[in-house]
Amino acid sequence: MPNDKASAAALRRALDIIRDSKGTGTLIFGRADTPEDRLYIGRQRVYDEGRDLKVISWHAPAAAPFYTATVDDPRGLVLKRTIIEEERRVVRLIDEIVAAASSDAPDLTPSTFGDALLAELERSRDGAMRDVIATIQAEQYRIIRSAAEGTVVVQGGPGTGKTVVGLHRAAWLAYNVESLRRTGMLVVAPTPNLLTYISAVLPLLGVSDVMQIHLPALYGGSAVVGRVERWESDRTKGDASMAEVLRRALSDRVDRDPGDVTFTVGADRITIPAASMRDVVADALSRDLAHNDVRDVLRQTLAQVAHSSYLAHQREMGRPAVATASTIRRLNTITNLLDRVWPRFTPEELLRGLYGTQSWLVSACDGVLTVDQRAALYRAPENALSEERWSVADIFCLDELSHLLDGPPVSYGHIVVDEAQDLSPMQARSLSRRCPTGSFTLLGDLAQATGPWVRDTWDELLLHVAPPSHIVEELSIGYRVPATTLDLAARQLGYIAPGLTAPRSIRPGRNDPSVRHAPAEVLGSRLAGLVGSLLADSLSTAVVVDDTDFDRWDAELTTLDVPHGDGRAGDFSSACTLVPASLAKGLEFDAVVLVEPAKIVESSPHGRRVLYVAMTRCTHELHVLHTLPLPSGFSDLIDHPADDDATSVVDGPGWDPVPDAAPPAPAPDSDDALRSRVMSDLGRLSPHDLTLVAALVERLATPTERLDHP
Ligand SMILES: Nc1ncnc2c1ncn2[C@@H]1O[C@H](COP(=O)(O)OP(=O)(O)OP(=O)(O)O)[C@@H](O)[C@H]1O
Repeated sequence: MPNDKASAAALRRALDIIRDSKGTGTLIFGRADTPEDRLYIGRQRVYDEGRDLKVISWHAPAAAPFYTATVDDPRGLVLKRTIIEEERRVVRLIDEIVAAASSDAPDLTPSTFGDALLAELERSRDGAMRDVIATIQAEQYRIIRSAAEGTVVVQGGPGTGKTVVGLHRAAWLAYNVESLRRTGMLVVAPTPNLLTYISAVLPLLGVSDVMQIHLPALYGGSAVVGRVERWESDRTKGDASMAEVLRRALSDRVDRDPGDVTFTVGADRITIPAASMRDVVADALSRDLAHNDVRDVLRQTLAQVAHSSYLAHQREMGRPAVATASTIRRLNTITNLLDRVWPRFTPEELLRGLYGTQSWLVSACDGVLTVDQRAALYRAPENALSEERWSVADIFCLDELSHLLDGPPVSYGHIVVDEAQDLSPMQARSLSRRCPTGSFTLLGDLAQATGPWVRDTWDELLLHVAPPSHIVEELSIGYRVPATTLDLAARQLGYIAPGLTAPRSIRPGRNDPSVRHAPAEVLGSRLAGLVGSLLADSLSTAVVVDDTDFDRWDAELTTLDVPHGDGRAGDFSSACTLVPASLAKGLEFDAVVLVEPAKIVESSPHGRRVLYVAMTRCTHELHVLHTLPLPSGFSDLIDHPADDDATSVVDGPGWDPVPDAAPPAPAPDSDDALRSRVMSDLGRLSPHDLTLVAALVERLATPTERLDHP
């Protein structure tokens, strides 16, 4: 059971949301009419006083037409209406399908398909992912509802909704698959940052019993993560051959031929001959049990053999046998013998010993790893003990050892894994052990793999996850990144994953991306000015910098009086967050300012992939600030390094030069304007709908409303 800080924080956050959301949240968000029937769709079922079902829950099969109907294929619906509520007030009604036959909406012109989605996408981001139950799209809905058996891989470009699909699928399965309530479900995010970002969604969906953790927390041991190692070490430790190395390392610690064993009982010296000892150890080795469990069995067997030898000895000497088998089992000699023949280890003890002992490494790695790979494992003993820190790759070696030493971990009926493209084979094995049925949802984008494990297909990873069957589903529509920004980012795809196509963005975006040069001495002030104007536009903003520059920018932003959260520490509570490029994955902000893309490209073997990820984090605006020459993919941009005020602009087809100043944002509705808009929307409701809205308003105003939880 993970007991780390990030998991505890995620749990606390979930509990807060559940507690605070009592009686709030969008109770009803959809309506689907057929000629015969009218269904209201909400977060959960709602009954009236007469126990009549008034609102069905979104995960009920009956809600399917609401999600799958389109103008071209209305699936029997004559009205599909989305009710948008903010802070307990209905602020907008969006009708996407309105048939002439729909008697109560005679004055309405059907709006363009997707208006509800676009309205949802326009909402500002606040550092926490939200649920999207009111606007799930047909291609997403199909994946959310796919069968729990086997593994579903969800491949999709940045912002195609993989994470929301995975989370809604978890909620859907939790509601619809009875057996999963017993066997449990797990959601795994790659980092504490991403866990913090996504952890509100399931509680918002009313799901409180799905465990959410970050990947290294799968291992419940005492090891502290905090070591960053060379690429080669991570790669070697993450490879599946490491499992064989560890198996051998443990096997090397078993003494298969301990020789004659002599012990004393009272005044008698008894010997167990070497051949008997070999048989005892061979019997232990043949058992299909974890190493530390075998030791208990071995203690029994040894005690029996020792007792038999003692009885034979006493018979031979013509003396009475006074010691019982249990007396012999407790003899120090037996414990010492066990420590020599079959020592008990914790995973940390064993791995620490292995890394620090050249001869042991040589024997365990022989024929499995190359000499260089073996050298990457060696850790000088002085680095090993106090203040010990382990790398993430080490954690999965410890997890493998924990399995060999103490047997299988706690398992789950279904596991959802976010950013699965980065999993090492050893991490995949660790997940596989936790879900013996192979029922996984793996969410990822092969183009966004940035660690040591970059793949062209999902096949190799699936070998290690080993599900009984799998399907790969693709998401193709981009919901996050505006089209012109996605076009600019997609230029990187040609370098990193030529086989993949960028998603088709449905987001127009406010502005095209801007690329600005600034001499080194004014880069900071330019950054501060840009961030200031984005914040003045109420855009949540991330400043993404190369990891090695993080501390410098942290200090400089503080000096320049730009309040900002520390994205490295997972603090997303400020309007502006400083984010190291390597931790930007999976996150989302209204605006992103990317500083020195060339540095990001050069910083790691897959720097260009890190850049692609960083460029695809914004929902509205991407700004690039640079002093160094731009990396390829920006080569047709006009650059004026000598000119202080220069603005690099995109010169290719697809968008126009970027103006220096963003156009003013539309003024938010005043309360009065909002009220009159709602009143006018209400005026278009049928009498039946009005009754329902009146009941809804009454219920929202009364905290003790009676909800029937599914
Ligand atoms: N059907 C939808 N309705 C409303 N918003 C949606 C929908 N699908 C996705 N989104 C929004 O699009 C954004 C991107 O979604 P998400 O983070 O799940 O994408 P992703 O594919 O996991 O991205 P990445 O590859 O960067 O990890 C989020 O803000 C999400 O809420």
